[in-house]
Amino acid sequence: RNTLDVERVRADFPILHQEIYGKPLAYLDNAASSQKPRPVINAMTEAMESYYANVHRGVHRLSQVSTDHYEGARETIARFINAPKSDEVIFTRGATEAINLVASSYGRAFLKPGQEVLITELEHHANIVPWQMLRDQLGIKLRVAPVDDDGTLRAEAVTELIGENTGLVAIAHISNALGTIVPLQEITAAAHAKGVPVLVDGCQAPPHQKVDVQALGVDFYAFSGHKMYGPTGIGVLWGRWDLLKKMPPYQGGGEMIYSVTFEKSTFKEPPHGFEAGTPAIVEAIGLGAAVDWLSGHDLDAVAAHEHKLLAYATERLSAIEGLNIIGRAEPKAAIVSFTMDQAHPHDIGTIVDRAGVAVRAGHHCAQPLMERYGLSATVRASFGIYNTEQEVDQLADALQVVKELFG
Ligand SMILES: Cc1ncc(COP(=O)(O)O)c(CNc2co[nH]c2=O)c1O
Repeated sequence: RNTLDVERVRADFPILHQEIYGKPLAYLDNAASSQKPRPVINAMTEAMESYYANVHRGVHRLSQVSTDHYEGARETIARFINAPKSDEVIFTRGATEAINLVASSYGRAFLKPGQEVLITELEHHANIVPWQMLRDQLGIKLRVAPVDDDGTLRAEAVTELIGENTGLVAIAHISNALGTIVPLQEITAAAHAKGVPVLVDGCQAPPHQKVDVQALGVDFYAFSGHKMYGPTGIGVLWGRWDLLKKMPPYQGGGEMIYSVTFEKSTFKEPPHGFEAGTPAIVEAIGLGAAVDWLSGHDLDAVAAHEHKLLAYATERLSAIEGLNIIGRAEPKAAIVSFTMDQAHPHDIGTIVDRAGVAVRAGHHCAQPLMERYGLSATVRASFGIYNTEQEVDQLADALQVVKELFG
């Protein structure tokens, strides 16, 4: 297996080579958002400097070139997730909008009052609130599958709740708060055996491991560009063609129509039928460049590198008396959530920041999950392709200072 040349990777990220309060930046907040490599920055700058124009209907050269790059990004992303066709890749603002699109379009058209949407305790608010809104508008019900004390989500904890009343399973691929990797194939097979479609909140997966929507067998897969070394303002909903084809539009406006009269309008097929208004052209091109950049690395080597960092961080943090790691599921993505007996997460985050270390302190938009563990917040260190063991040491040493200050 190839090993990752982390120093060569880091050379692609201008932002990493700076000091924070006189200390080298250790950016360990990748589950919130990742940094951007030079090829992504260059691709977006080049678009704005040399060929930018609005897409699709322009007859002039710049519009045609811009359209080619925009639709080319869609094809690049389709290949990256092994989608059967690029028309199944819908650009959204991010995972949150992608999930809202399914709730609003598929949910309102195909879920019936009294039917259940099955989610889990691991979910991010983006995969809870849209279903609560649909419940309040449509009268569907929400069911929640439990996680274990160690953050494991057992497939049977989900599959045993799939019944004749289940209209949709909506589930995270990886928990952003605990790092738990969900056994999607097993859950999806059980859901499909009962004719129930599966939406995956895949936000935390594409930067860390190969995502193959056909191998997973799922029906919808949502993710955000900014988590996977791409820009904000762009994300993807991938859906199976036979489902997208029958779903009503999500938003109305230009681009998504064939014709409009005051009496009625005719709508385009997916993906454009779900992309009302001028799209995030430069951002989509940036996401395509991020996928090209990521695809230039051996994703297995990336996963192995991040797993090594996870193991080292777990070892170093477990050695700190009074530090409690929350979530020890196996397998787990490179995310370490923890509390310390004597210090509040926000104090911990503030102190380690003074040591140049960027972590997240809070509920991570997973308040129900925090509540399930009797917590209001944790500190979360989350690793990416460019992080190093030296940065783990920088975090651990700063936490030792917290221990001495508050211990
Ligand atoms: C699992 C998961 N789902 C959905 C979202 C929403 O993505 P967005 O639409 O791009 O915002 C996030 C973002 N998670 C985080 C954002 O900030 N800290 C986080 O952990 C996430 O981690």
